[in-house]
Amino acid sequence: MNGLGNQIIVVDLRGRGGRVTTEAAIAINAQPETRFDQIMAIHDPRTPGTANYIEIINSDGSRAQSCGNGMRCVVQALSVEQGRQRFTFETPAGILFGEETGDGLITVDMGTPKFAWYDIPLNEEFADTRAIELQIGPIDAPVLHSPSVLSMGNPHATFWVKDDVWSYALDRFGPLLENHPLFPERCNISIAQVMQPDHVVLRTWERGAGLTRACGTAACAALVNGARTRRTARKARLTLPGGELTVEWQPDDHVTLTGPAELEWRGRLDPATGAWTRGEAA
Ligand SMILES: N[C@@H](CCC[C@H](N)C(=O)O)C(=O)O
Repeated sequence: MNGLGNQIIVVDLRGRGGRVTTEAAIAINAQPETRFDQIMAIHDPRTPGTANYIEIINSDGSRAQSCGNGMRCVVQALSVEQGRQRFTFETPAGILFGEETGDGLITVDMGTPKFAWYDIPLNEEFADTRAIELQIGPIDAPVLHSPSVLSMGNPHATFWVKDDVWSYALDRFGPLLENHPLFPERCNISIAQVMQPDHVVLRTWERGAGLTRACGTAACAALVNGARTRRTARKARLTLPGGELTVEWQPDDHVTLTGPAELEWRGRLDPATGAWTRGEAA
């Protein structure tokens, strides 16, 4: 599937058990036809009678706590299977809710942001995470500095720029910032330009996946960081390389993410080895 061009493999492990091993994830990603940004593995509920557990695996085999575009793909897949629109899931980031809204769009409640340095987490104490001391770039080139940082279940840094987001070599800075010693669990790195208080242009280097066409949690992080630094309203349209998402920081502190999800094709996958066969196209 894809969520705005974010390549997602939804793996159904309900009633089967097992898990997608790190080796299998790396093997799947090494094959051009099954290259992905995240695998979303749907498991049986961890406690009988509760919600299905969703495991999230990045293309480098690492595990992530949250994935907004992937959650929309899971909602879309289950909604086609079950003919209903509302779902509750357990994820490493907590309980999340998703709903197909009937116009080809899906809204996911991505939970609440966390701003404390130890929750993100950072390796150094910062009293205010709206603009932390961090700078990268040579003196004579566009410099990225003072990002706003937060956790949407996973760590995000939003660098605010006044000029075109495409004028920054995110492919070069991304891996350096992702692995900066300030971030003990690495970090998702975004560059954001505010066009209007309700419109932001965003590019993201994803932790564990690199440059992607869209990152849902990065869009949530950018909107919340924008609102708490008075750059944006609490609801905005975000233009990403893959298309548009709408994010709203609700009065109850929950962040909702709305956008499309698309089935590309189905197949059979051995989660232990990564061997797969392609079935029908959508
Ligand atoms: N594509 C995602 C984010 C996936 C997880 C991220 N790479 C991490 O390791 O935190 C999204 O749509 O949110």
